[in-house]
Amino acid sequence: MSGALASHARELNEGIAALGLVLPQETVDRLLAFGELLLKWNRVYNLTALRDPREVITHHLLDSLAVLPWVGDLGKLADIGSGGGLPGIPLAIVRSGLVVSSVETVNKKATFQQQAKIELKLGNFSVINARVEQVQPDRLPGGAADGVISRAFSSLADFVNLAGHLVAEGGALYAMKGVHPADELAVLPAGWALSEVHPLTVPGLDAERHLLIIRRSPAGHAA
Ligand SMILES: C[S@@+](CC[C@H](N)C(=O)[O-])C[C@H]1O[C@@H](n2cnc3c(N)ncnc32)[C@H](O)[C@@H]1O
Repeated sequence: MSGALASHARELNEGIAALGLVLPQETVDRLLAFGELLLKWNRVYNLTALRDPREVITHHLLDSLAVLPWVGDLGKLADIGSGGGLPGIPLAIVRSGLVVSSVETVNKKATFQQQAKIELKLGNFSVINARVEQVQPDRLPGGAADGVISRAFSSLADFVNLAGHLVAEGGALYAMKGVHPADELAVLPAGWALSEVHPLTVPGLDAERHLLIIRRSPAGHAA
């Protein structure tokens, strides 16, 4: 490949290995191609604050892939407030069996994601250009999602209140956070409870990362 990310391909390969993933070269190339699209469209559409190609590898691609052990085999995953398609598009690229739907309210960002879907031939990825609170489960492919994920979207309480209705029975919300958000956990809406917390190590990224898994509490089922 010849774009801005070409000189960082090795860093992506090393990061993928550090995450314990083994991916075909074709899949790695598609991740790089997505990174190139982000950088290219960012000049016009302001999709992400990151401009440095190396940071696209670490903060976007590898950070998205770090949650794979918990969401990679879920079946149906909805990515809320996905911006430039993160983490949804990298996850859809590396797990063709995962049905990923992305919900993004800003038209130009949703348009970018649709363009990326076409250029990368992502048959397991779809975009809904809407506010998540106005999206009913039947708009997602196959209905309510097994996992509803977000990164840098909102507080945990808002995530539950705005997107909790999209979680299938037995499913969960997956919140990608920086430092452990104890203050946000203290005000989780009734009917939902923290199920798991996983500290994440993202290769090349020197910052705290956590994945929080939130499920309906027994009281939530009774309500
Ligand atoms: C800070 S960005 C994060 C983008 C991406 N998840 C990432 O990590 O790079 C938050 C995104 O949420 C979108 N957003 C905010 N409120 C929303 C809502 N109610 N429904 C859908 N998308 C929303 C914004 O347009 C924005 O693209």
